[in-house]
Amino acid sequence: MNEFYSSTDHMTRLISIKQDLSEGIGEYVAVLEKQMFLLRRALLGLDRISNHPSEDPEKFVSNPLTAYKLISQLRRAGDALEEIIRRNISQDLSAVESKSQVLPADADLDGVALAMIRLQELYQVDLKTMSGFESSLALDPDETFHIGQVAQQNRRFRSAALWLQETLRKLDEDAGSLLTKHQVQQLLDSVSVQTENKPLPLGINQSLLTRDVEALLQMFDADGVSELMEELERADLSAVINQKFSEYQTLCRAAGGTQPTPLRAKKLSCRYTTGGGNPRLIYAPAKEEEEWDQPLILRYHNLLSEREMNLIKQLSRPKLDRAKVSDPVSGEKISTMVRVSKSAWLSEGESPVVARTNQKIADITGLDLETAEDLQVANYGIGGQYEPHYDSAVNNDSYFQLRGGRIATVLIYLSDVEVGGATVFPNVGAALQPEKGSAVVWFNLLKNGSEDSRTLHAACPVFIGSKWVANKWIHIRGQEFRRRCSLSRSD
Ligand SMILES: O=C(O)CCC(=O)C(=O)O
Ligand SMILES: [Fe+2]
Repeated sequence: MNEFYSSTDHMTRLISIKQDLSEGIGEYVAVLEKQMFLLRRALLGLDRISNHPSEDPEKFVSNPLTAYKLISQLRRAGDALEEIIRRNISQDLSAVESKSQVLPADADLDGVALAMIRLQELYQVDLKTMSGFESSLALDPDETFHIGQVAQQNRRFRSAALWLQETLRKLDEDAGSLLTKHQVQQLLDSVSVQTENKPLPLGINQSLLTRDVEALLQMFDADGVSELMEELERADLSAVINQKFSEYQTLCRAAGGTQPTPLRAKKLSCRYTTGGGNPRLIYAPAKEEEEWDQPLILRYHNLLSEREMNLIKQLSRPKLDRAKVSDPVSGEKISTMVRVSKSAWLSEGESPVVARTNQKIADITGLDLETAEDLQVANYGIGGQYEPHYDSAVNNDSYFQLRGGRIATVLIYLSDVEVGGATVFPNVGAALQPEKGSAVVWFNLLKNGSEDSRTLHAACPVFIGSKWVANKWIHIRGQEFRRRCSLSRSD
């Protein structure tokens, strides 16, 4: 199944698909219009000749002018029909149809609708702005109605009401819709009822019983959680969940530039480092900057060159596939709104550029990459995000048994992002802006091997722009004598 919206790279294919389709439909319309013209002309010609000439039909047809006209118009109508039958437009139609094989599916439209809902809520954009004002791309009532429906289906009732009200407003101005105000009002009424009487998502009761905050966090979009407050309050979990979400939202909003940043002034420190005398860094020292102190998050500027980044994207493109997360209830890998992106794995042997990247990662971290995972490249989609999570992956999986948890994360930004898309740490208030070519590094595990709760992090929804990153997850095994002193200050 082709899904476009979850990767901006894949979205670009829609431009040529659109062009092909509009050419195809244009050609088909020209054929239909020609046929329409022939038929109309024939019909008009026939109608001009009276059906009830005079009392004397013979006299009527014996007039040479009338005779000529009658025969000529009948011939013309016959030719028109013949031409249409001969042309067999079903063939023209199948030519158009073959161009529409790769059109986006309903799921794509719903995905983008949900992205618009999320972006509007999170970045608090005025709905008129979000729906395009009066521009040539302004949404029509059917489109805003669809977004309202998607909001309702996803239990985001407050947004549903907003989009439906906008639809009513648009219907006042737009006569070109088959939608009736009554239909819109009906859904609007049911949204108000549902707000009071909402069905709960599957698996929630179990997570409430086991007080599994992580599972609960995964179950909701940031806004959806407000619908659940009653249940959370009963389980005495509302404070913790609320805080996690609101910190995340506040940080994303601030990092998106729509509000003054609440970040405490960073003790900026920047230096050139040779990684304690690493020969590869002596002549080309890394530009290291301290982004955050507790936990320690370091950024390395200009780690990769433009050329290296292009090569990495090139290698990933054919492999990009929807990123999945583990279902908190079943443990199965599923694709959800928690993570809207496509990703690909690149192994060291695949290309020298991957090996070179891994070497650079080893150099800056001073860690052994023997047990590290392959490089994971991700391209985010429309409203693309990854909600708060830990990378540590401390679990009983045989893969992790062997390697131990993910001791460190190296996150390389392969693009800048125009608006949105920051990497935020809600438990400590850190927000990292994507900066093309730079890498950020932090330890997920404390020295005793347990998860460092300060490293909860998220990728904020991309508002405008295409976001590419590469992740390298480094595991415990092999680092026994390696953990770098500067990084280990985070304990
Ligand atoms: O893209 C980002 O900013 C963070 C990505 C991330 O946290 C992950 O893929 O685990
Ligand atoms: Fe992560």
